[in-house]
Amino acid sequence: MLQTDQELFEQIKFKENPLYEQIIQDILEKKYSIVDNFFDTAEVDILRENLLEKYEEDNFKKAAIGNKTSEVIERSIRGDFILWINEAEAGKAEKTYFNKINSLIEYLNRTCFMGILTKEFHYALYPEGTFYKRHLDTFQNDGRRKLSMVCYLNNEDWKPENGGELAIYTHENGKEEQINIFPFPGRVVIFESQELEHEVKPVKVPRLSITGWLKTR
Ligand SMILES: O=C(O)CCC(=O)C(=O)O
Ligand SMILES: [Fe+2]
Repeated sequence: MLQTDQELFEQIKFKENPLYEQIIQDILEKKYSIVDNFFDTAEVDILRENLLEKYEEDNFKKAAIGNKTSEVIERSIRGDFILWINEAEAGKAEKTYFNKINSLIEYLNRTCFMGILTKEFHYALYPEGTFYKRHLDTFQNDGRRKLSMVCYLNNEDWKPENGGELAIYTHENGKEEQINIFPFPGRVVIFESQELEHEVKPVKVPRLSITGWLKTR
């Protein structure tokens, strides 16, 4: 088959990435992957400052359930406040964030033909006492959501007694298993949006994150 110079160049440029390979292997094996230090402390600090600044400016909204045309705010289901991030208007910290996400998407599309064409991300803040009850992300009526991705922006001294675990429910030989994941700073959790039910356990101190979805067309 004839290849254009561009295609040949793309092939030469391509390098196997052990971290991304690990993510792919995890998702194939168990439908989720936990990556510590996906973002370093400096990146987390600046994203957290951004989040808090926007939160204090009152830009966040109570998160709703349902899709964009039929949203209901239901505090008994979820109590977080969110702010959607527009990539076109991303500041310096958010640009660094999207560069990393885009590089992962490119890798997934190239090596697994995942067909990720769009994405959506929002900041989230769970005030003390809030939670997000067990759900599937397709609850949002969006079948295009392929992978859910949560990145935690809490302080370095986030303690287990702060609560706020992400509980993921998996099935092993027909038996349900609950995996509890602490929202440690810089940690990223990626999971199959259509497959895994999950919940955010009640938090005892404000819990900060960026949550997003990688979507097919
Ligand atoms: O913050 C988390 O750990 C998960 C959030 C979540 O499930 C969602 O926003 O749909
Ligand atoms: Fe979710």
